[in-house]
Amino acid sequence: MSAQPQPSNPAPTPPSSLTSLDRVGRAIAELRRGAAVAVIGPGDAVIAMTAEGMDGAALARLSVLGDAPPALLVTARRAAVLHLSAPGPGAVRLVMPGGLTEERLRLLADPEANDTGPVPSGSSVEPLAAGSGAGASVALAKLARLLPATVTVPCPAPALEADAWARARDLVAVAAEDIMGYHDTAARALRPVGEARVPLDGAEDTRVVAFRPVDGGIEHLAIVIGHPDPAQPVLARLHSECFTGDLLGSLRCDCGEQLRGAIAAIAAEGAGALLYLAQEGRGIGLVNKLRAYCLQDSGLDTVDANEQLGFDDDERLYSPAAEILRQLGFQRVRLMTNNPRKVAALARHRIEVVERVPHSFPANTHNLGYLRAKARRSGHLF
Ligand SMILES: Nc1nc2c(ncn2[C@@H]2O[C@H](COP(=O)(O)OP(=O)(O)OP(=O)(O)O)[C@@H](O)[C@H]2O)c(=O)[nH]1
Ligand SMILES: [Zn+2]
Repeated sequence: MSAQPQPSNPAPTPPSSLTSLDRVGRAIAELRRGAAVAVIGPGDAVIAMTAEGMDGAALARLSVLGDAPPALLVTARRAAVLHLSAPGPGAVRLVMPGGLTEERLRLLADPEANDTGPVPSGSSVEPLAAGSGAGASVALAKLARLLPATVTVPCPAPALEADAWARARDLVAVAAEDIMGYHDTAARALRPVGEARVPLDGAEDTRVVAFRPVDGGIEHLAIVIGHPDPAQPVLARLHSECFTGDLLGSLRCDCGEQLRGAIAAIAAEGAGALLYLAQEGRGIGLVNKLRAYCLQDSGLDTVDANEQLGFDDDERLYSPAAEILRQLGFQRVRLMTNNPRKVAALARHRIEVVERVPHSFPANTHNLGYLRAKARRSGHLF
C-alpha cells in the first residue's frame, strides 16, 4: 500500500488544543494585519496574504516562502469584472503571461479598476475547489471583511506536513475545512452574555439581550419589546446593522426608518422582537460598503457595486438569527420585511414564517435609485 497521502484524505487538522473557531480567528487577525498564513486543504497547502494594500516588499516576502511564483486569487465575480470568464461560482487563480508583478497586483486588486487594461492578453483563470487550501484563502479574506482576493504561493511541504512547516516559521496555520465550516460553527456556538432593561422612546418595556459568537466576534442583539407569547407567532424583524443609516441617519438607504419603524410597530402591537444583526453592508463590512458607495457614485447600482468588489450582491447568512430566535423560544414569526430571501432563509433554518409583514417607507431623492435597484435586481417587494 502506498504511504503517499491521497487527495480524498480529510484535511490535516493542526494538532493543538485550539478549537476550529480559534484557529480561524487567529488567521483572520493575521490576514488583517498583513501577515502571511498557511491555509491547508486536503490535497494542497498555500501561504496566503491579503491582496488588499499589498506592496512590493510584502510580495517579495511572500515569494521567498513558496516553491513557485505568487499568484492572485479572486472570486469568479471579480474575474468576470476583469472580463475573464470563470467556469463556476467559486474562487479562481489568475494565470497571466509574465506572472504577478507589483504593478499588476496594484491594478487588479484596486476595487475601482473595471477595465481590461491591467489584465495582460493571454491571461486565463483556473477554478479552485471550494474546500482546497487555495479556495479557502479567499473565503478567509471575506471572513476578515477584506476585499475577497489573496496572493498565494504553494507551501513547499506536502499538505500533511504543512502545519509543522508553518509553525517552524512562526506562521499561523488554519485548515480549509475550519474556514468553510466557520459560519455554521459560530452560529451554533452563540451564547447570551448580557441582558438589561432598556426603556426606549415609545417602547418603554424593552429588554436588550446580547448574543456573543464563541469566536469573540461582534455580538448580535435581540431587542425584545413587551412579553411575546412563544405559543403564538411573534412579530419579528431581522435588521442588519447599518452604521450610516441607523446611527448617522444617512439618506442613502432606508435602514434608519426601518429600524425605528419596526420598534414603533412592535410597540403598537404590544410585543415582539427585533434582532439587530452584525452584518454591516449586507455582510461585506463597513469599509467595503463605503467602497461600494464610491462605485455607486460613479454610476453602478448597489448590486453591481458589490460584484465589482468581488462579492455576491448579498453575503448575509441567517443561521445566527434563527439560532437566536430559537434560544429566545420563538419558533414561529410574523416577519417584517420586503426581502423574500430573509423569509426563505429562516424557513431553511427551521423557523416558520407564518406571515410576511411589508415594511417599507417613502423614498427620498438620495435612496430612490437604491430602493428601485433592490426591487428590480434583488426581488424586494415594495
Ligand atoms: N453592500 C451594500 N450594503 C448596503 C447598501 N445600502 C445599505 N446596505 C446594507 O444593507 C443592509 C440592509 O439591511 P436590512 O434592511 O435588514 O435588509 P434588506 O435586505 O433591505 O431587507 P428588508 O429591510 O428586511 O426588506 C444593511 O446591512 C446595510 O448596511 C449598499 O449600497 N451596499
Ligand atoms: Zn442602511
